[in-house]
Amino acid sequence: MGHPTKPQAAGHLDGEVGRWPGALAHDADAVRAMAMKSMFERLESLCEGALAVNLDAEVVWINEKYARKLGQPSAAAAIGQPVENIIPNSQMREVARTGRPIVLDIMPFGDEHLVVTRMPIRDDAGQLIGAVGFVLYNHLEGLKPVMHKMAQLQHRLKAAEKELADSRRAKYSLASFLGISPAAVETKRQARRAAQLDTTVLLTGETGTGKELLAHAIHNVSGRAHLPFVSVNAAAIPESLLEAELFGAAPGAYTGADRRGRDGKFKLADGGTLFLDEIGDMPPALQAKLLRVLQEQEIEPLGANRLVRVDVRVIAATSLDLAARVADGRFRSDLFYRLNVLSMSLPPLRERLQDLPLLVERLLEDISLRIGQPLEIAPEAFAVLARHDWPGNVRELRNVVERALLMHETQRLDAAHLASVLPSPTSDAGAIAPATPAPATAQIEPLSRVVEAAERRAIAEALQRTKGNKAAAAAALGISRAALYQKLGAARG
Ligand SMILES: Nc1ncnc2c1ncn2[C@@H]1O[C@H](COP(=O)(O)OP(=O)(O)OP(=O)(O)O)[C@@H](O)[C@H]1O
Repeated sequence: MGHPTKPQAAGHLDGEVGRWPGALAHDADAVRAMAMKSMFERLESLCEGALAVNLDAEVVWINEKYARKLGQPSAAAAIGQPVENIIPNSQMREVARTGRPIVLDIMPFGDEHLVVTRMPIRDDAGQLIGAVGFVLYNHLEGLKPVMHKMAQLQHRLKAAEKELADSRRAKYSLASFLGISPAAVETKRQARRAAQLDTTVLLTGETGTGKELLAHAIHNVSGRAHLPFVSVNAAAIPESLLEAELFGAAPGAYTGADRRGRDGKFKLADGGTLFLDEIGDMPPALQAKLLRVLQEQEIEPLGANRLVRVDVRVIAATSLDLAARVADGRFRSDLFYRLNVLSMSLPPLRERLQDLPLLVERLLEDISLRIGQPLEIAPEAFAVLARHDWPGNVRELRNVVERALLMHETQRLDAAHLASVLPSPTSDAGAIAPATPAPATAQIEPLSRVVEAAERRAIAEALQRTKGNKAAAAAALGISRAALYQKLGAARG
């Protein structure tokens, strides 16, 4: 009898039974306490850092190594501070509050990622009294591949987030709206005023007059400039999808791919500006919903049965005659008046021919940067440009300049180059300009280029005949509105 009883578990683990003090071997709690102590000491010396906090998440203990890594002059200096003062994104408060451990976690710290373990601390009576955390970074060779993968994923996530944020930022400032003519100067003055007022704005004007550009610019000089700028084109989205696109959808509102639900453009623009392009094409059922949102600043996501508050400034645009649409019952008068609080009508290019040189010079600069070659225009060429009616406005001007450069493979545009890509002034205003036969010495164009040019001509012609009504132009061309927008978008460059 006089021999100490073999401690069951520890005994056959290390066979060092004889070393256990007699009293201890009987006492499982004491064994545990001792194991804890040595484990703690071992962990503390092995790991990059360790600290403990009380229930108020104040640091009660920290090792020197960790204090210095965290930028503290010494461990003593950290004692008594709220843990977030020294580790801004610490989860220790949470562990001390809930008593739930976080066994292996990855904590961002500056450029590094630390592997951390956080455990609650309980007193003898089992009462929660705080939490202890260990930083296991560096000593876990096995985690290296995981850490590497995680760093890669983080990098990709950051890049995607940046891309998304950039796409939601307005592209143009007021300086991008070029023009020195009285009409252009007046437009910019009104835009500056509209930016300050934070009310709904309605931009009207023919296709290609710069409505979208101006919407970006107004946002950029408004108090919402640092918040998102989100665009929706009511004519380019099928009616059945437009409601969810605008207001979002609750999970399960759809079957199939989009079951998870999603935020609509109003939500994405929260705090910022929503640009509603081609508002004249908004289907009647949605016109009523839009009116309510503008009045209440509340949206109801599809299938959600609840209202969500949003703070969005709406800038709407149309190339249609909205008042005429109201008169023939295709546009709600109440929505028209709600949108028309502050309206601006953008001048067509033919009414500001004075701006042609500035616009062409800037276009040439852009293209020249893109292709890496200097480009210029002969002064007498402007007379040819000034004779054209410009139904497609600045967008058409860009197309004409690009087409002339491509067709003649020149670095200096002259009057003849431009005349060859513009409809002849004597032809009937509605007729499609015949493709000018190329001089015998000119190179034969690749078919894709010829087809592309013919397509552009046909679209410009259709828009001219329908006075910029894209729905009618698309119908006449036998393509969907979405396809027309895609082609116009491609032409925007
Ligand atoms: N005043 C301007 N200064 C510089 N570029 C302009 C100006 N107006 C229009 N543009 C350019 O012309 C193209 C068409 O402009 P934008 O898309 O803003 O026109 P829009 O009126 O919204 O056309 P749509 O009604 O067809 O949507 C863009 O490339 C834009 O940058």
